[in-house]
Order: sequence, then C-alpha cells, then structure tokens
Amino acid sequence: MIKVRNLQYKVGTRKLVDDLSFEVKSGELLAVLGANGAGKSTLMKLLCREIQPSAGHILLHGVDLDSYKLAELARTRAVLSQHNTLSVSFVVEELVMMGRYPHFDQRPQEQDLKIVQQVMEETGILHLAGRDYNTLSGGEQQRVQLSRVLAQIYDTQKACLLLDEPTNGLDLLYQQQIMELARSLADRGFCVVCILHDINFASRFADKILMLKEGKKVAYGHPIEVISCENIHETFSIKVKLMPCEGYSCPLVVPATVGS
Ligand SMILES: Nc1ncnc2c1ncn2[C@@H]1O[C@H](COP(=O)(O)OP(=O)(O)OP(=O)(O)O)[C@@H](O)[C@H]1O
Repeated sequence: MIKVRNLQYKVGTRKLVDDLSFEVKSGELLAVLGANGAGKSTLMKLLCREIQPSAGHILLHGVDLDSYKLAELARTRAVLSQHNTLSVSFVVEELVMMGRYPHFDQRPQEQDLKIVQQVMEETGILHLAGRDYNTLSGGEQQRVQLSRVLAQIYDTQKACLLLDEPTNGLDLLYQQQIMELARSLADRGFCVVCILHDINFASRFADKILMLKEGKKVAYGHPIEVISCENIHETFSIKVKLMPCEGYSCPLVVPATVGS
C-alpha cells in the first residue's frame, strides 16, 4: 500500500507538488490526470524516490519510503518512466532480464528465466525476443520496457507498479491491452499508479482518479465521483460533455463543440 500525506515538492519558491494526500491499496489502480506541466511526473519521481519531498511523507506498506534499502526497494516497486532511450545495443530478451537483476547474484535462476518468458508473452513481445532494442518501433520499445518492469516485481506479493504514461506511443489496440494488463496486475493484488492522458481510459480501468492542476489536487475519488464537466474544466481548461455509454459505469467524456 502507498500512503501519501501532505506531500510537497518545491523548486525555489514554486511548489510543483502542493500538499497532496492520497492512498493506493493493494489491488487498486490509481490514475493520475492533469494537463501538461500539472506535476504528474514530479509526483511519480517522488513516489519512486528519484527526488526527495520538501515536506510530507510517503509510506510504502506502512514504512517510510526513505527507510528502504535500495535492493529491497527494487524488489518491492518497479517504475516505467517516460523516456527510455538506450545508448548501447541490447537484445530484447537481455533487456527484459535486467528486470530480474535485483533477484539473482551472478546467473539467472530457473525462476528468472521462466518469468522473463512469461512477461514477454503477457506483453505480446515473444516474437521480438532476439531483436536489437534500438531497431524497434517506439511502441515496441514501450512494450519491451513494460515487460522489463513487470519482470522486476512479477513474483513479489503486493508489489507497487508506477507507470508514467504507459500507453504513450502505442496504437489503440496496444493501449487497450496495456491498460487491461495494468488492471489485471491490480486485480492480482499489485498496487498500481498510472499517469494517463486519456480520461476515458482512466475512468474505465482505474479504481480511483487523482486530478492535478499546478501541483494541487482538483479531485480525488472513484471515477463516478470525480468525472464531471466542472472538474475536467478546472483540470484541463476545456469544455466537455458526458455521454452515458452502455456497459460503462462511468459516462464517456467528449469535447464539447464550440458554442455548446
Ligand atoms: N527540476 C525542475 N526545476 C524547475 N521546474 C521544474 C523541474 N521539474 C519540473 N519542473 C516544472 O514543473 C512543472 C511540472 O512538471 P512535470 O514534469 O511534473 O509535469 P507533468 O504533469 O508530468 O507534464 P507532462 O504532461 O507535460 O508530462 C512543469 O512546469 C515543469 O517545467
């Protein structure tokens, strides 16, 4: 479980993250929404301990994030960050195996080899196993990185998965598949935090949504509670319409036409 209390991150006098409190239980998927520059990636960097808060606390399974040893943290949470360019060549399968590095000393064990195959299958990249990562398309690279991240925590109970725009650069089919995978990981007991730009994906797959503007919370709660024209206007400065859709518990969000 991730518990965030009164989190703040300042650069000079500017608060990039301003007094945020929320929690994500095991089995839950939290979607973080906000306009460009709202502070989503900064929040993600705080959650993965890449940067230190100016104030407030982050607890991971009830323990201050700072108290974790690096190796222990690597086995407890995995992070898919936004930019994943590599300056050296790696074969896809080797890259996915890197996710297992926190779990073995010198040689991968049978369990590590098995997990690498399993996650490559789940993310639909088995056919790319022998390819040079740098020759893959952006969408294929994204799936390989997700596979690596998944391999890192695959056999950890109640692990935390932090995903910064996991659907970035993917076509519609793979966006859908990645979100279904994120959902199934939450259902397996993982604690998933996911930055998204698509409000409809967020309301469809998340248990809770956190909407940010200038580092502050605009809304936080179950999709049905927070998806409103007012909250979306406040967060993104756009006018939208909500349309009920058969089979969806939350209405679809569509941009309002000019004048409506
Ligand atoms: N180290 C820094 N020093 C100064 N400003 C920063 C720093 N890091 C981020 N910012 C600024 O803080 C704001 C929030 O940045 P952040 O990357 O968290 O936004 P975001 O919501 O992830 O945006 P996007 O959707 O465009 O990825 C931006 O205005 C950014 O320019």
